[in-house]
Amino acid sequence: MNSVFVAIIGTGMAGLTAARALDKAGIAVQLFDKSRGSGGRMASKRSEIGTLDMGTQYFTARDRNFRTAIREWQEQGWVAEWKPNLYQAREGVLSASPDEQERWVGIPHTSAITRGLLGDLPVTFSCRITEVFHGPTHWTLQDASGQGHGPFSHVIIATPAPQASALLAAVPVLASTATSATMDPVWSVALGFEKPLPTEVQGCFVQDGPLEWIERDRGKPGRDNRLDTWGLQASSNWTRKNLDLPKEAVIEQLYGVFAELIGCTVPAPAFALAHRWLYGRPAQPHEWGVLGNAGLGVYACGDWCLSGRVEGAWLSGSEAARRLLVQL
Ligand SMILES: Cc1cc2nc3c(=O)[nH]c(=O)nc-3n(C[C@H](O)[C@H](O)[C@H](O)COP(=O)(O)OP(=O)(O)OC[C@H]3O[C@@H](n4cnc5c(N)ncnc54)[C@H](O)[C@@H]3O)c2cc1C
Ligand SMILES: NC(=O)C1=CN([C@@H]2O[C@H](COP(=O)(O)OP(=O)(O)OC[C@H]3O[C@@H](n4cnc5c(N)ncnc54)[C@H](O)[C@@H]3O)[C@@H](O)[C@H]2O)CC=C1
Repeated sequence: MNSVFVAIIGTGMAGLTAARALDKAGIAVQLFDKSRGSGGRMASKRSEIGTLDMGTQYFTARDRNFRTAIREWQEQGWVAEWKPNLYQAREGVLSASPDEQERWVGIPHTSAITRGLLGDLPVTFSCRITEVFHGPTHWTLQDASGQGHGPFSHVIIATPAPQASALLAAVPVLASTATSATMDPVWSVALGFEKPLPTEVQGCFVQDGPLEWIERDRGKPGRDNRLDTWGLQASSNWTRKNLDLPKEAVIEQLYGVFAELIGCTVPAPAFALAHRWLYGRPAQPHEWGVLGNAGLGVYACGDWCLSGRVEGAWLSGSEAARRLLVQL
């Protein structure tokens, strides 16, 4: 097989960024994702009160090229700047904590960005890839139902590190590097209140305790404000200790912490939802950019190769595509 045809496993920010860059260069790609839709940790979840962002809620941009990409997304109407009233909580004490940092959100939800990036690229959803084989001349993928996909000239694995290490079995050196990138779990809770809570807080960094970040959907550009919806993210420490707690108990405990912290009367929520991200965030940042074997034509990318943020995923996906293109 001489033609270039690239399989990309994962339709989060890293996989989609690589796919877009290759497509722009005229390279044929085929995306796969185990989920029913695109976005990974940037996917938004449908619920009875509307669409909720249970993963990424905002992101920042420090890299010049990433900032250029954001300007393009802004022109497409996928993102807008978010200027929240920021607070911090330390030892239970809430205080205003304004800053000058530029922060971006997807509109009307985070998933607008990854849906926009996916566009009409060829993708197979609900397809969990379980094995990636290298034959004498090409790559073949196998999914959980035993079906084969291919042949492909190259493969980009754009999944969280633990899933990438399993798929990198054909290249043990890369697999063992991916294995060393441990990822922490994160419990995420959404609470919806009938009446707006009497507080000015729109975002709050929590320095200690079970919660790490609290944010209010109201005030974000393009949001549906039927209920006053809040997002709570637990710290990795608390999540690890409470990994197998039933969702109802997670909601009850984090609601209690939130109600104590937010500094106003908090009624029982009219709506509550919990989501557990097993691979929420890399335990520490790395400077790999991308893992790859150019000779074999296989690359692994994702936030875990860099900063563990949306920007890191974008940079890693861009680098995977760049490395692949220079080898052609
Ligand atoms: C609760 C939470 C809050 C966050 N908040 C922020 C924030 O405020 N700012 C920020 O910058 N970042 C934030 N992040 C981090 C950010 O979401 C990630 O850095 C980024 O989305 C990672 O993108 P990715 O493409 O590397 O991986 P992912 O988004 O995880 O994409 C990987 C994809 O691979 C698919 N996949 C996995 N295994 C397989 C398989 N075997 N076969 C097929 N498909 C597979 C998955 O379904 C998924 O779609 C947050 C993350 C979480 C969980
Ligand atoms: N829960 C999860 O799974 C993940 C959460 N992530 C969070 O996503 C956010 C994105 O990080 P960046 O892009 O660097 O964003 P950022 O610059 O807004 O925040 C980075 C960190 O700096 C601190 N900080 C920033 N601004 C303030 C302020 N005004 N007052 C007090 N403390 C402040 C705070 O500790 C925060 O976590 C951070 O809050 C990460 O902790 C990132 C990845 C995963």
